[in-house]
Amino acid sequence: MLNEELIIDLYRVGAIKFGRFKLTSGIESPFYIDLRLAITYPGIYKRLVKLMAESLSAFNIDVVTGIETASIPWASMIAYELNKGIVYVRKEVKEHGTAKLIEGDLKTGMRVAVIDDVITTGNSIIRAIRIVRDHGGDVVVAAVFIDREQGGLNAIRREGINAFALFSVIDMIDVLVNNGLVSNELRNSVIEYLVKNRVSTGA
Ligand SMILES: O=P(O)(O)OC[C@H]1O[C@H](OP(=O)(O)OP(=O)(O)O)[C@H](O)[C@@H]1O
Ligand SMILES: O=C(O)c1cc(=O)[nH]c(=O)[nH]1
Repeated sequence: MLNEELIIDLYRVGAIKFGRFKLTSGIESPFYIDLRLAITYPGIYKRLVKLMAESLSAFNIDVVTGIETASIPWASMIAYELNKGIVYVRKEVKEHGTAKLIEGDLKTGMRVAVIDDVITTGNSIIRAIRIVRDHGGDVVVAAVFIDREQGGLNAIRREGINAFALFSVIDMIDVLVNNGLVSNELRNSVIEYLVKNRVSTGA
């Protein structure tokens, strides 16, 4: 299966790691998805971008929104594939030059897809959605490549926005187990962690 090969390729370049990691939300995690590595490999990023562009084509968007930093190259490539423009949301207002929080020419009423690489709590995307809305954008969908299955997609849906992921982490780990790359014990420890670390509030 093509997606199975893609998941194995992601693992081989180190985009799926096991160990001890601190997440942006402060949560500790026994695994980390590092899609920042995947942007260096055309053979990998082209497949991911194509899958995402196909999934977004139903939403009739005008512009793709990236989030500083990891999502910006993805948003750019997806926008290119869809022949749409890109805007991106900064982590902080720039304190010189134009002092903006959103870069690009977002116009009132534009139909926006907000893109991120990975979702945990959903807080990064929800913040971006609110900023885009405050600037007049009509966010019609939020999309990520990988859902860590910790409640982030539902947190976005509670904001009244469609949200989807191309892959969920357990499906990915199952592919790795079935191909002898990861042990069943490791898979079970990830599931145990996920059950204990679901976030219900979001933002
Ligand atoms: O769903 P959340 O709990 O918000 O977590 C997911 C976010 O965390 C990571 O970004 P990070 O804050 O590490 O910044 P970066 O993109 O600059 O690497 C990732 O790229 C997502 O944006
Ligand atoms: O929640 C995060 O900060 C996070 C988790 C993850 O697996 N990958 C990532 O880039 N960020």
